[in-house]
Amino acid sequence: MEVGAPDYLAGERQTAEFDVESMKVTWAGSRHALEVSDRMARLVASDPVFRKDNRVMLSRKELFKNTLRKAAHAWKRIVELRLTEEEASRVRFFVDEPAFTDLHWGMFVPAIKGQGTEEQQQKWLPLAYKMQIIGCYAQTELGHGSNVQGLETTATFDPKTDEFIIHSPTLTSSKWWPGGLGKVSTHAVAYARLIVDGQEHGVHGFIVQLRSLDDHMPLPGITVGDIGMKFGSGAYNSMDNGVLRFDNVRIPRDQMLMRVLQVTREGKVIQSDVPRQLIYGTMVFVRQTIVADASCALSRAVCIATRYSAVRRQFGSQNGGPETQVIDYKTQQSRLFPLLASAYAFRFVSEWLKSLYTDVTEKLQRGEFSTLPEAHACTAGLKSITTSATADAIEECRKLCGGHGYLANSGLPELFAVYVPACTYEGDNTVLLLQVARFLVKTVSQLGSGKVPVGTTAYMGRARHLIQCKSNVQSAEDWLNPQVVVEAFEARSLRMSVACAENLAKFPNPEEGFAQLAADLVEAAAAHCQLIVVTKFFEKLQQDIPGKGVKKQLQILSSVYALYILHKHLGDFLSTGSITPKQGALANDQLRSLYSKIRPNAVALVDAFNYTDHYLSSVLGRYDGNVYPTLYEEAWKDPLNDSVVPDGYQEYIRPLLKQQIRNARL
Ligand SMILES: CCC/C=C/C(=O)SCCNC(=O)CCNC(=O)[C@H](O)C(C)(C)COP(=O)([O-])OP(=O)([O-])OC[C@H]1O[C@@H](n2cnc3c(N)ncnc32)[C@H](O)[C@@H]1OP(=O)([O-])[O-]
Ligand SMILES: Cc1cc2nc3c(=O)[nH]c(=O)nc-3n(C[C@H](O)[C@H](O)[C@H](O)COP(=O)(O)OP(=O)(O)OC[C@H]3O[C@@H](n4cnc5c(N)ncnc54)[C@H](O)[C@@H]3O)c2cc1C
Repeated sequence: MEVGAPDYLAGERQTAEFDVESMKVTWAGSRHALEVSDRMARLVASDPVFRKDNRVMLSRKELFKNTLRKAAHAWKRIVELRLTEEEASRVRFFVDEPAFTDLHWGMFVPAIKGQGTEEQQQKWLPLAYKMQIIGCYAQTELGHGSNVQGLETTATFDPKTDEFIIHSPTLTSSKWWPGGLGKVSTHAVAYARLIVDGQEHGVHGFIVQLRSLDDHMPLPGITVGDIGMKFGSGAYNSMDNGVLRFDNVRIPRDQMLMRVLQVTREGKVIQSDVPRQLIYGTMVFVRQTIVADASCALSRAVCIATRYSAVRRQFGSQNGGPETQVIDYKTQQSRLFPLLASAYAFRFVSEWLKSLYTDVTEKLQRGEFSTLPEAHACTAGLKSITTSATADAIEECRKLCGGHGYLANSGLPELFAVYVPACTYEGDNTVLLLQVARFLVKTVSQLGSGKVPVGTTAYMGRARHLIQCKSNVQSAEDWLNPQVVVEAFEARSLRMSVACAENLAKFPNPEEGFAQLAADLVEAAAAHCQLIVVTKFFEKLQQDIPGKGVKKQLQILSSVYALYILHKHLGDFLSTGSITPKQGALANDQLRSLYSKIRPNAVALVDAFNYTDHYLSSVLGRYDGNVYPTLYEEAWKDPLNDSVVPDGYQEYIRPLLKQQIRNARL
């Protein structure tokens, strides 16, 4: 906000009962992270090249060229200012435009790091780090996305020339969707079925050069292009999602990523002790980052809706005084505050997931693979539930802003359009929950064998207690006790998984049973993942959290998140007998009273996200709350208002009006 400019939300900020600066540190993860983030946000916001208010007005070609310009400019600034990796990634975050760089840094580089041998990393990573090559992640095909084992592209070893021949045998084997592929990438990590001496060895990654490094023309045998416009204006259309076909393209043998499996000069296939699932490692890495992205997208939408709900007034004027702020309506609070709590919940669970991922990666380096299944289940499940909740929440925030939420300059329509594919990419959310369900059913089936469940399924080790325990909640206050809440969530989750396992046992063929019970399995998986989010929020509160009133606010938010989920899924809690209807009603009473506690802190709680007006790009979410004059000014900037009488008047409006006058005369 400019110095001296009026702050229409100042009154809201004065009622805050906690230290916002300390909350900013907690949200960012550390003082250092906040400082870096703040500096990079300002760097981007102050640079006119990174302007984005006109994005939805641009044609696809203009938008795309502008994205290239921004990416090149960002890179120039990163090099000139000698920014660290952490700073550079914050710059890309605040530039806030889907671009080929997301896939280069987010998937191409991690794929080489995770699946390449030391030698391969030494050869390719320096080129990628300097952007002397630009890469994408080409896995999905026209005919197969979710079913990775069903990919059709082939990589056949030719021992005569020591090469692989990469080929697209059918139309459906065309690579389809990879971001950055359509118009930019010079290289891809392409996934293909490995064939050696007529034998198939599953799907593996291959580094394939697609375009000339001199004139950007596709290399011989490569057909490549963009797959076309996507959902919404602006939005994800800045990305060149691409189509790619290989016509017997030859690459040197050492361009197969060989950490999991090696093919020797003689054509011998050597399986290392690394599990084959490590081929999926890049997806696991990205799913983990997507949980953090969910908290960003959700907090952004909630920030807009909260500030605007405090500015907007409807009804309730007394004696000619101001009308009621819509944020004071209990219905507005019951729709908005759980989303605010969810933003914080997703933030903290993503912090935990990142540490789990780091730990698992270190173990993998040491050749320990036992924690891989849990890492897969946690990343898949949390990716699924947080992205689904966030996509729904952005749309809810649009509705919370009434009619003005539908204007492009509210920032919400484009945010929704950019965000919703997160429910699909990196694994369709239902497909991923089914993976979690497999993991849970397996854990339940091993309970009698003496194998003690660990990590996020440790609670299943207390199955005997959880299967018959009764919640002892007797008052609304009791629902503020984290142990009481966690036990209800554990009982619900365990009982749902056990019920699925029991029903599965009735089928002679387990796979048939799994297919028939898939809808129940998905619900059991979601219940388990919600338990993780609730538990990790409460665990966060065990840490030392400095700053006046900060911990208190987080306690309120953690209870709101847990009780909101309980209220939303009351059917599960009741049908599993985890709580009684009376206890369900008490939880709802507690939730109502918690909303009143959030109310005076709501605007400060979204200020703690520390988003600049540039990043939010929303007239409704402006820091100063000066909404109406800005909406009014912005309307006049629309190209339709360039002329008072629109183009087309003479051809289409005038003849109509004249005809009506003639008819009237008749
Ligand atoms: C910015 C946006 C950019 C977007 C980019 C993209 O979208 S890129 C494209 C993104 N595309 C997608 O996301 C595609 C989504 N599809 C997939 O990831 C896979 O096809 C699948 C996981 C659905 C099935 O795979 P499958 O048929 O090979 O497996 P299966 O079901 O027969 O299970 C066999 C065993 O493997 C285990 N296991 C499985 N995965 C992992 C893992 N990652 N780690 C560890 N373990 C794993 C599983 O638990 C099971 O263990 P069990 O019980 O034997 O002990
Ligand atoms: C914006 C965007 C960017 C992308 N970027 C990339 C990229 O960079 N690189 C890349 O390789 N790919 C990329 N993708 C592809 C993406 O990873 C796939 O679209 C995704 O994995 C889903 O696969 P699918 O399209 O085959 O969906 P499908 O599997 O065909 O899903 C269709 C429906 O079938 C259901 N379904 C499928 N299988 C099952 C099952 N076993 N049981 C029950 N229901 C099932 C799903 O739930 C869904 O409702 C991108 C996609 C998008 C939208």
